Amino acid sequence: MRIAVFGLGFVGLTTALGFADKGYSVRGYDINQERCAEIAGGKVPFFEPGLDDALARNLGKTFILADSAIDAADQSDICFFCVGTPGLPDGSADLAQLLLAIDSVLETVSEVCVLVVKSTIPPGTLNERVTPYVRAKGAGNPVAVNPEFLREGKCWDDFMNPDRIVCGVTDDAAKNVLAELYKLFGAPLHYVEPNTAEFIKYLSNSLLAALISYSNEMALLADAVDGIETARAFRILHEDRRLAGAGINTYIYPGCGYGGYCLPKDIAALDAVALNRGFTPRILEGVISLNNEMPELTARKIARAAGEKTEKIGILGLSFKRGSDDVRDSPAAKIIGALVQGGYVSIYAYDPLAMQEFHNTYRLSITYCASANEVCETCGTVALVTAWDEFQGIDKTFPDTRFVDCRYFLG
Ligand SMILES: NC(=O)c1ccc[n+]([C@@H]2O[C@H](COP(=O)([O-])OP(=O)(O)OC[C@H]3O[C@@H](n4cnc5c(N)ncnc54)[C@H](O)[C@@H]3O)[C@@H](O)[C@H]2O)c1
Ligand SMILES: O=c1ccn([C@@H]2O[C@H](COP(=O)(O)OP(=O)(O)O[C@H]3O[C@H](CO)[C@@H](O)[C@H](O)[C@H]3O)[C@@H](O)[C@H]2O)c(=O)[nH]1
Repeated sequence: MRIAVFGLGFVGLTTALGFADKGYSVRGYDINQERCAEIAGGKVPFFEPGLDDALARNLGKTFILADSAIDAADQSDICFFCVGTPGLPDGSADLAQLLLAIDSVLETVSEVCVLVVKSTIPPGTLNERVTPYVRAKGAGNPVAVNPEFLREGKCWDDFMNPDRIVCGVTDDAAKNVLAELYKLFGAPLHYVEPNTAEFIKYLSNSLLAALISYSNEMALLADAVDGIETARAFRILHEDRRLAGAGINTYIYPGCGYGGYCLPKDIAALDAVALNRGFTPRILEGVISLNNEMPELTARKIARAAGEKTEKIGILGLSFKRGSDDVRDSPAAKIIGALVQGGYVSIYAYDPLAMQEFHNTYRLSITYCASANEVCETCGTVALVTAWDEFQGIDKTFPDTRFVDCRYFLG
């Protein structure tokens, strides 16, 4: 089976290398030439454990970097579209990259080649937007949706050992090709209607976001009452035998709001789907509005600890979560923005992986430090914004520093 993958970001590169590692012949293409050149040179363009080794094993063998979309699509049996689906100003998903990527292959692929959307698309999108688009171009190819559930920082492990594989299909042609492809993964394989497949993806991400916003609301409530040890209370909650040992527990824990490329835009897109169809989702809207407030509320907490506007404020952690160098929609950027807005201009920051990317993305006038220790030596008030393991115990090393533990992580 010959596979083409379009978009070689977190999802696409992982998908391409995952299938290549299973022995399939994969051709990958990304519109970003710089990204392609890096990958062709054997370098993974972002931090993702396991991908470097997979690239070294497969590059030039089962994984070939194509020169063009046409080159990738030529003679392929299945095309995976893993391009971005960012949010539009009204929250709905922007399908421009996806439709462009599909367009770039329609004249090349044979009519039996299965077109599979792996990008996250809201319920209704395949049936109402993608398939009609393909048909309007005169192509009769089978079209399917196969949402991806991997997490950044764990892309390789999550892709190679999935909990479940969900395929939204409307015909046997797509079903048979996907069955053949995924039989090597040993995970439950579900064939459902495309709308259901798309919905399952959003069920998952909106549950995670709801747990985080619920936890943040409870922590804010606890702050309003004297004497509650919030972190301890949550850890004791986790001892409930219905929760104990479940990986989900880390989401049932407060912090400074959810971020990253997926949760914020996906929850907004699901809300937009509901509103466009005349249904107002009360819980989802609460989840979003609390999350939108979290950076400002967190900045106020830091400002209360710092006091004078001349105080030097340290920020530990800039990526959206530990174990990742991704800074897209990172709470750190919004918190720093709110602090600067509030008149705090002496800000010193450190992150073990994400400083360069953070600087390139946000261009904030802050001072980057070489280590967490340097931040703590320089600043009277230090906010822990991303829970990197190496920050554990830093409050003990600097007992005279005022720490604001935005992730309830220290101690
Ligand atoms: N990042 C995650 O953890 C994750 C997990 C599951 C699902 N998703 C979803 O998967 C999709 C991709 O996410 P990502 O994080 O991999 O994005 P990304 O930004 O890392 O990668 C997307 C890539 O697509 C490329 N691209 C855009 N248009 C193209 C075209 N016409 N042809 C070829 N390449 C093109 C871009 O240059 C970019 O490299 C999104 O819909 C996202 O919601 C992401
Ligand atoms: O234990 C955790 C893990 C994450 N977070 C926060 O939750 C947000 C999202 O984190 P995470 O879920 O690990 O991020 P992603 O890598 O973006 O993965 C999410 O989004 C992907 C894209 O849709 C899905 O595929 C994944 O299943 C889903 O977990 C971040 O702000 C984290 O700080 C926590 O508070 N506690």
